Amino acid sequence: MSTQPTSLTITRPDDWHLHLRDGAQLSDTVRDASRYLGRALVMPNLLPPATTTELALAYYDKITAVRPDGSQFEPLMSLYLTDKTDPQEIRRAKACGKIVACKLYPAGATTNSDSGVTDVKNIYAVLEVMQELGILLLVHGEVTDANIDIFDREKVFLETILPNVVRDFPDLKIVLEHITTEHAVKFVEQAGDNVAATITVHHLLYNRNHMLVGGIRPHYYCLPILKRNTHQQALVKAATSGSKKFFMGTDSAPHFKKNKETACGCAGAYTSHAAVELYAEVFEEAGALDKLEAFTSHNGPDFYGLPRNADTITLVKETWSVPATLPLGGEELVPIRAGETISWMVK
Ligand SMILES: NC(=O)N[C@@H](CC(=O)O)C(=O)O
Ligand SMILES: [Zn+2]
Ligand SMILES: [Zn+2]
Repeated sequence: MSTQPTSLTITRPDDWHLHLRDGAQLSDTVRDASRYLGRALVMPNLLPPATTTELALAYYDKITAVRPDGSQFEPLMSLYLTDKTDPQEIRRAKACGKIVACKLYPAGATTNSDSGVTDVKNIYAVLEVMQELGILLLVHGEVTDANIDIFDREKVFLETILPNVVRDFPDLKIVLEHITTEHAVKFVEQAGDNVAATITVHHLLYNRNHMLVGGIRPHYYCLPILKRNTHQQALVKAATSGSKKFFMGTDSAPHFKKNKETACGCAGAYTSHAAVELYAEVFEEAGALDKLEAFTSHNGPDFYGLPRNADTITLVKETWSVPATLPLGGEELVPIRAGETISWMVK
């Protein structure tokens, strides 16, 4: 058994799927994100959503305004696609230089997605311009039909919706976000080089048993929902495989404690307080710490056609305790591993 390192210096990582929220929550989420990330792809599902270049740029300014002093953290912005998105908006987005992607939320699929897209055909003219200009399409890959079991919504999306988009836009770069199933791993592996995926750390650490056995744990509830252990194992295999198609996207999605610990709780798990530290646990457990840097720091910028960060961070094998709650806009949030420990620390 090869001894695993107790210290690891890697290229500074980026988070390619991050919810920073807005208003009073922003300073708390940006503080966590700025700890060591070079960049983050900031999700646009605000209320109201960032559907235009103007709104996305205003959001960029609000994020950078609360960045800790001296922080180099760089938000990369995205537009929230709707049935009415104007294809010309994509040209404005490209021209502004801060917007690198558009997010497809199937209407009703997840948090703040009600104004999302009801039929992908409605955005085909937009996808044409995105393909022409090299703006990426980021996809929440779930169907929303009420009669489809929540555990099957990703699989059905991959059988019925995504194949048509991949077929009709062969040069559009597509990121299947927060994949949760072996079906998604296979889909991405078998698709062309223009298709990649982000994998969250909570979908690598946990499966639905952790959420449901012995009592229901609302802080593990997110969308797409945690699946059975065989899917979790397929995700770990993909993330640690060295494939360039898979990279870090935490989908860290803060919700107030009071909106999680309730009869009908919100979907979202918060990991931005310890993202790379938790990924290091997963990769160490898989005996694949040598594959961590590509996943957290190379594959994402390479796929986006952006430079890798020029500097490094160092992780050390030291255990630390996670607080029971973290501040969120004057209220409380319960992070993943709240009240427990994490065995890696960023120096
Ligand atoms: N993942 C989640 O469970 N929730 C995200 C939205 C999303 O990424 O689907 C959120 O913004 O709360
Ligand atoms: Zn999503
Ligand atoms: Zn998300």
